[in-house]
Amino acid sequence: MEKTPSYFVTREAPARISAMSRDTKLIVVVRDPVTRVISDYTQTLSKKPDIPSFESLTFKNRTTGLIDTSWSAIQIGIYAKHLDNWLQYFPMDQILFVSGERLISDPAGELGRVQDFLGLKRIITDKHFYFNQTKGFPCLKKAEGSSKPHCLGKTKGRTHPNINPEVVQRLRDFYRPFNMKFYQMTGRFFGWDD
Ligand SMILES: Nc1ncnc2c1ncn2[C@@H]1O[C@H](COP(=O)(O)OS(=O)(=O)O)[C@@H](OP(=O)(O)O)[C@H]1O
Repeated sequence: MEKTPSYFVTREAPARISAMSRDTKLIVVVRDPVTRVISDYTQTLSKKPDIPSFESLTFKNRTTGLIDTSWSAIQIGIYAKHLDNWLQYFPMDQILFVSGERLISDPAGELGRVQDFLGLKRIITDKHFYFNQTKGFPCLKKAEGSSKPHCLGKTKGRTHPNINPEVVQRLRDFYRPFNMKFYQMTGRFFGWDD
């Protein structure tokens, strides 16, 4: 097993992975692209506090509302476009899309889908998780090889800055058609659009 989020959006990755093994099973966690871009910005901001504001990176032209699609954080959320690239090399039944939202609200359910996809017995179930009120996320009751509970680290589940609701709405409008295409392609409704 090998993982990195950037594979999904790297043009050359499908050809290279297919050349290595055409039977590779691919698992991608996707979340609402609007929350994703804010999360991406939050992560960069935590490393480089001097970066421009979210708004100024989002728009090519603030007056017309033209989104700057050359900003990589915006590009990454156009899932249908990236999936198109993968489908040139892999059939849809070799790719599993995990809902980032469900992974938080129902981790065992989402991991059930992962285990089925991998042809594994459903070993990980509800009894492995508890909701940690302080962290605000599900955590493992016992970490592997330990008897202690385990939550993901501080860099997972950062507080996002408040973004102007108008900007959020503009991003929602921008992503909607791409999301619709993505739902059609995957046969799963992720529920990101109001
Ligand atoms: N159980 C649990 N605990 C903590 N965080 C959880 C969990 N499940 C999913 N998430 C979401 O994972 C997001 C961070 O994952 P990333 O892939 O963006 O992290 S990273 O880029 O590899 O650092 C992180 O995004 P942010 O909330 O934007 O920080 C979380 O929303």
